[in-house]
Amino acid sequence: MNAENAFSLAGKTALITGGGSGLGFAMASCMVAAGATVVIADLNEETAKRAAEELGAAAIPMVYDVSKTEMADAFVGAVLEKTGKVDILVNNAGNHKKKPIEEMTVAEFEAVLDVHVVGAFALTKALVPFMKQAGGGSVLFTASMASFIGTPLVSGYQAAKSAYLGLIRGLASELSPSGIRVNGVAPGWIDTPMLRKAIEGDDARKNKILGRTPMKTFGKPEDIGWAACYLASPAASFVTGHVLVVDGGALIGF
Ligand SMILES: NC(=O)c1ccc[n+]([C@@H]2O[C@H](COP(=O)([O-])OP(=O)(O)OC[C@H]3O[C@@H](n4cnc5c(N)ncnc54)[C@H](O)[C@@H]3O)[C@@H](O)[C@H]2O)c1
Ligand SMILES: O=C(O)[C@H](O)[C@@H](O)[C@H](O)[C@H](O)CO
Repeated sequence: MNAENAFSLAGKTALITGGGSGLGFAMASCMVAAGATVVIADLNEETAKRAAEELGAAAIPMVYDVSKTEMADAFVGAVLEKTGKVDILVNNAGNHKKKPIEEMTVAEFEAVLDVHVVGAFALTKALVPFMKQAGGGSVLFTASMASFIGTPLVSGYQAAKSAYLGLIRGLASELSPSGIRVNGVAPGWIDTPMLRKAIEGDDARKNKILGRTPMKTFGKPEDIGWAACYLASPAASFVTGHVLVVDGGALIGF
């Protein structure tokens, strides 16, 4: 196999939740560049449509709220009706609530887990029988620095992103015999609307983040897009249960 084929996603179909913005859009854009057809699933119809228009004929916009777990089977059915198959699922959709624990309500905590963990579980569960039938597939999760280190004021987010580590390892172990690989990308601090909103007006936090990132800059969404492409590609065919950290050195640096 030559290098081009090893990293190619030609003929593959990817389903990316939260694909309309930030990291999801970058993953969609990189996967289209690698030859894939991409379903951009997003909560927001306008966001999904605009993103798909930008990527051209290889991108299909669809509206889906991952927290509506009762809709997962019907949504997978609607996707398969359009594409015939899904080779790559990216559980990327995410929300964020930044508050001290005294102010964070149980409902707010649950709402974060409902999107990241319960929603991702439900969609993966709905798709796995079809991946098994097809002889395999690749499932990715967008993890985080919060999967590994403690960050303040985001207790729901911390719990959700840490839960991904267990889910990735457990599902990788369970689904390997069916040819389904399960991996994660753990971004450091990447310049997206979510990060901008989270640090808006908080220069102390911004400087603290950049201070602990040896490369002294926020990452670009494409840095995560290409990492996801690698994990989904034939080049990573023996990689499963792994979380690829893409963080400008933030985890290992000071
Ligand atoms: N930006 C970072 O620094 C960073 C770092 C680590 C992890 N992440 C993770 O990356 C993922 C994407 O974040 P981003 O920074 O690109 O944020 P973003 O806000 O730019 O994009 C998130 C997208 O997800 C969609 N979305 C939100 N809730 C949804 C739901 N219930 N169903 C379907 N779609 C939904 C939004 O409409 C939006 O288009 C999230 O899981 C986030 O936790 C981001
Ligand atoms: O202060 C922080 O460290 C940030 O607010 C983080 O919690 C990010 O928002 C998160 O990585 C998703 O972008």
